[in-house]
Amino acid sequence: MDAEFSDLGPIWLVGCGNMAGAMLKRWLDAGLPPERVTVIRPSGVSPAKGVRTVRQVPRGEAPPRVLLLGVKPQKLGEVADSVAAAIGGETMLVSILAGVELATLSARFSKAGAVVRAMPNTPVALGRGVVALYGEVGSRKKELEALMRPLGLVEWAANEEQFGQMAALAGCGPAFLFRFIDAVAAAGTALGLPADQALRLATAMVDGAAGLAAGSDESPAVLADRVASPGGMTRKGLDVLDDGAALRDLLTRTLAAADRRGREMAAETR
Ligand SMILES: NC(=O)C1=CN([C@@H]2O[C@H](COP(=O)(O)OP(=O)(O)OC[C@H]3O[C@@H](n4cnc5c(N)ncnc54)[C@H](OP(=O)(O)O)[C@@H]3O)[C@@H](O)[C@H]2O)C=CC1
Ligand SMILES: O=C(O)[C@@H]1CCC=N1
Repeated sequence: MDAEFSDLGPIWLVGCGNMAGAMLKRWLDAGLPPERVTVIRPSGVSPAKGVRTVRQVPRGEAPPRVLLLGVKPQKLGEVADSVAAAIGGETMLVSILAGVELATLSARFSKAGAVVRAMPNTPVALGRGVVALYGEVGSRKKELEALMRPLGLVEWAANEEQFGQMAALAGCGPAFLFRFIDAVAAAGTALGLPADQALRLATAMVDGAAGLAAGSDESPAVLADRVASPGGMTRKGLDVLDDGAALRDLLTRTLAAADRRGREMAAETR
């Protein structure tokens, strides 16, 4: 078992869909013993061998050490009472619900020893995701960080407003990048490439370029200049993206729209 998990007691996942399922996959791949995990989901479908899977929050059991709330924000009301009844002072409640504020969670789960918001993204399944954190976890900080570290880059938000901004960038971000890959592939197809080949090239190109940027001390701007030979092909393409800061403007509006929706959701669940 990896050191990260050696001190970790029972962990319950309430909801185990796209996002909590991706986190669980990585935790298991990284050495979390499946018998420590209980998954609660209405379908009762087991996400992995050895993981206890039940349809409802267990009653009359010792409270878990960590409870990950992974349902849709709209389902909070449906699960809140049974979760509140099952947790105790030893429970750290980790919510990945977008747009549900810490104060709302703390009020609903007042028995929990610690309440924290986490905003992961789906690449955590590969251990190459991002997890933003916000909350007051006191002496449980190291334990929480050890749990999140195998998922990828872990960053604390200075305040809840910033947490929402991090959610817009990194939580939603994979979807925006998938659109970008699609758009590059479609553009390649428009040039004349076969569609399947254009998608393969676009995906591999984004993967490689992201890896280069992640492993480099240079800024993305410098890396772009290294691709663009003076008087060459790339500069003509960059001129289109840079004209009127077209790409930057598009993404500024994209992230602002996502961030705005997060604040609306917070108001709706307050
Ligand atoms: N998708 C993403 O990229 C990200 C999502 N999030 C947050 O993660 C949360 C989940 O999103 P996502 O995984 O995409 O959604 P999914 O629809 O994929 O998963 C929802 C899960 O909730 C379960 N569920 C529904 N009702 C109940 C219930 N009454 N009791 C227990 N479990 C229940 C479902 O069970 P079953 O499987 O049996 O149907 C399912 O496992 C959201 O709050 C979202 O804001 C945060 C960051 C990124
Ligand atoms: O779309 C959503 O609301 C969630 C939050 C971040 C990614 N998915």
